[in-house]
Amino acid sequence: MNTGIKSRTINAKPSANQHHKSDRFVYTGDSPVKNSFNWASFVNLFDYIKPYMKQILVAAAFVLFGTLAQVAAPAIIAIAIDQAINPKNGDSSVRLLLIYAALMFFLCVLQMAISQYRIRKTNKIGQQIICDLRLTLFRRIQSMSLRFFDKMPAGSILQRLTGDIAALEDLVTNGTVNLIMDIFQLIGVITILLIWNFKLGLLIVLTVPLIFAVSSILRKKIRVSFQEMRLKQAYINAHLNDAIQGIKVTQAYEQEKNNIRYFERINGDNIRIWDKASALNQLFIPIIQLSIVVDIIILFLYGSHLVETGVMTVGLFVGYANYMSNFWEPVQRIGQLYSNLLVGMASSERIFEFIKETPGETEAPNAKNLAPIKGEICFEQVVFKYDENLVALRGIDLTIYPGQTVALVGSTGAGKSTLVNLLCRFYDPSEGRVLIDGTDIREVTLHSLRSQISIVLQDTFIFLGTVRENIRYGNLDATDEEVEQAAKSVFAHDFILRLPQGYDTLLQEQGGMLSTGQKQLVSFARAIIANPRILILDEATANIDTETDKHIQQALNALQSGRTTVIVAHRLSTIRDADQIYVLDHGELIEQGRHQELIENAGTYRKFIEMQKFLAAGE
Ligand SMILES: Nc1ncnc2c1ncn2[C@@H]1O[C@H](COP(=O)(O)OP(=O)(O)OP(=O)(O)O)[C@@H](O)[C@H]1O
Repeated sequence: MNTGIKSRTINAKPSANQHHKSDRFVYTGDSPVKNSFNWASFVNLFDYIKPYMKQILVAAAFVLFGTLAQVAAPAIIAIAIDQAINPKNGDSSVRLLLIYAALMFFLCVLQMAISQYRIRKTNKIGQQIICDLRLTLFRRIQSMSLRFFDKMPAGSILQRLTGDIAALEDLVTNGTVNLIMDIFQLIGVITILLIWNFKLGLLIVLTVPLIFAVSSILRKKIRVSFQEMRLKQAYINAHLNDAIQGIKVTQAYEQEKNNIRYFERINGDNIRIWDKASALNQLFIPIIQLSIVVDIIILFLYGSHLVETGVMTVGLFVGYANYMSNFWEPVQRIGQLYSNLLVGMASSERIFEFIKETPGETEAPNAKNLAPIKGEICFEQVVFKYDENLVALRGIDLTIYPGQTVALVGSTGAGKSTLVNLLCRFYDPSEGRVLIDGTDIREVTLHSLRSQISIVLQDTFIFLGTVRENIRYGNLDATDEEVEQAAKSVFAHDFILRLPQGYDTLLQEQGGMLSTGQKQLVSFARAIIANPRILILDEATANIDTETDKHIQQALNALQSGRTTVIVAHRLSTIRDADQIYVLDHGELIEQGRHQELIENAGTYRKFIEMQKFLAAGE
């Protein structure tokens, strides 16, 4: 399947100024959808329109009445001229004229009322369709595997949720109903023009196929330009996201100017491509205007000849002139809709390819619920590759017994976090099995698995919300008392009470007002409130002051009690107290045992400990 999402590539992209020292890394991974337009992808949109079909049809029925009123108006004027103002017998009738005027007034009011109703109704339907689509996309994102996020930057995802969805908004809001209205109007007008005088009508109508022939040539170019435009916007979003998340590093390395320069470049690219797309789009307008002029010339030359020769009345001649605008209006609108369709096509391809992206590690169709576990973990001949050339784990065999605390140690890139990722089923092993209480975790529902595991990551994530909400994230059913109890058990209660509004203090993005240690304590409370059987801790390597360190140690002890605990360990105290230490090196399990045994073995572990200078600091 062509997912349309190409693997992420980060290039130090040489600009016009090759190898200029200020070139920064440029995200170029999200390439345009190159295949020719796939109607199937656009038809997908109809799945979202279908639930509102009844409402759309009701709106369309109203539109039909409105259009009839609009189409009838020039005919009434023509009849009024021929019967009331300039009748063949020369007897003009004010009474008849007033009747026609009243009829015109009634039709005008009817048309206005219907148009008001239609706009309100269709806007609402359109918004609902967009709302459904956005929700589907968001659901999809929430269920995507980490592999997906490895290759897709946040900015690109945001672009689909915002820009691409907005591009479809206009199309579904007014597009569908307007199209029905315009088709009704065109059929009505063309029928009258042909009935009144077939030859003249045909000459006027013949200009339309000409326009569509020209548009189909422009179509391809416009579509490519709109796609490029969306792509540039994705680059902008990706860069914005990077720039905001990495502002500290940017300022520390004084890269602000470089960042601005790069932003100027992609921002400029975006406006250039917009200019190109809109210039192509604008070409439709003179083409239509030219056609109107041609039609007016036809009417003046041939129409006046028909009036002169008595084939056509003056009323009908005026009728033709009026219908000219009634005829070109819908053609112009269809042209505009066509442009919206082109923008929508580019966006819908990107949205639906995203929706169809295989979610990676999903539940088996017959997945069962993992019963409450004791907490035995077993890795059986586990091999894991991030991609074909990157083997992160090589034949890992280990068993952790219920209630044990084990430490994973090894140099950077050894595979410790990968092991933990497999245990949470963020990724599935390429070979071998991960078992909990003897059950392969691929056979159970993600909910029943993950609800029994808590993970505390090194980079503690604090959500935008109160301290209470951040702790309760571990178990949304927890009461306020349970939240406080959890905070107390990890020694976070005291510092929380010292915050301006205690548990109700609003934490800014990434918990800006909390220290690293405090953020960790909040995440410990979040983990403990979930009451997991298995606890995974990716220990922070950051230096924390001794007072907080003491609290964290106490908190860790509280967290571990009665649970199977797997710690990606960096602190000597943690490693020394572990029931079992697993030493990883380049994805292989090379040693295992207790601290003293491993030291006596005088192998890699001992060297590792010495190298880290842990022994010197701790003994
Ligand atoms: N998302 C990823 N995509 C591709 N490769 C990855 C990914 N995450 C890790 N790797 C690679 O897999 C290998 C093991 O990484 P892992 O994060 O498990 O190491 P680690 O032992 O936890 O290291 P550290 O102590 O530095 O956190 C490394 O070579 C790393 O480059």
